Amino acid sequence: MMAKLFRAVIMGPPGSGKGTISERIAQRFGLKHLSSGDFLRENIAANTEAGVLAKTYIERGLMVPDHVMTRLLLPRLEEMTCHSWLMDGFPCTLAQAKALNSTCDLDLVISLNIPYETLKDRLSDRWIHPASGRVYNMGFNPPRVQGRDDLSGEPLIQHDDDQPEALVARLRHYKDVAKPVIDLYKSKGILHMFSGTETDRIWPYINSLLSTKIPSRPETDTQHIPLP
Ligand SMILES: Nc1ccn([C@H]2C[C@H](O)[C@@H](COP(=O)(O)OP(=O)(O)OP(=O)(O)O)O2)c(=O)n1
Ligand SMILES: Nc1nc2c(ncn2[C@@H]2O[C@H](COP(=O)(O)OP(=O)(O)O)[C@@H](O)[C@H]2O)c(=O)[nH]1
Repeated sequence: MMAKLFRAVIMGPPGSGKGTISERIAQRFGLKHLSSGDFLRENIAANTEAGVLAKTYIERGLMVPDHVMTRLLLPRLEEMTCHSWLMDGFPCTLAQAKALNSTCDLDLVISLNIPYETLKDRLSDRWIHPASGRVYNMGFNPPRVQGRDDLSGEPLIQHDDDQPEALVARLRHYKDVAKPVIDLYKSKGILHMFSGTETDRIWPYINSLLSTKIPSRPETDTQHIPLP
């Protein structure tokens, strides 16, 4: 276990590479990758009270309200007393950021700044294994067998809201709600912004930044660890 616990958040518009980069960080530095989207999907699948509520919003293409998100996630984060973690997809709004702030002190926030055209191209080509959250891209990281998850062999799916028609609205919404969150983390001096069109070119900068803050660990198999 690491001597000092490390808590980080990764932010960025849909398709900016949060999931992809989180997996690399988890593998290199041994942080747990916590994905709010995966956690929501697990709660929906398990029919928990909050999951049932969240589903009514997600089905309509709406964001889950702040009080539902915080009720779902904060108790889980509080339980993680002896793990370093990287949170992906939360906080989304200023209210969520303030609630998180009252629970724990973040060490670092990564914000990804990726041009619209790049997001559009990536997302129209994004394929997902719903059960695990594993993400593929037909050009960037294709599955070994077309249309099938590498580990389970199960079919991959695409989300309707990854198509260009839905993307403009999702992006506009992201910009509106993320701005005050980014400003908050900037004012705390923990925000690190990375811009570019390729994850492989951004990654070395993130890697060097984190190397100054946490020891890297020997290469191991990557693990996607949802919230407990
Ligand atoms: N703080 C959050 C995080 C997620 N969600 C909702 C929006 C999505 O419809 C759903 C799934 O979350 P994901 O992060 O997995 O969503 P996507 O994969 O669509 O997002 P991205 O494209 O950014 O990866 O949960 C939410 O309302 N509030
Ligand atoms: N072409 C290309 N695709 C990428 C790159 N980085 C990530 N992707 C793919 O783009 C899509 C969105 O990435 P993801 O990590 O899911 O982004 P998130 O929505 O921010 O979590 C996925 O299909 C990834 O495989 C890249 O540098 N180039």
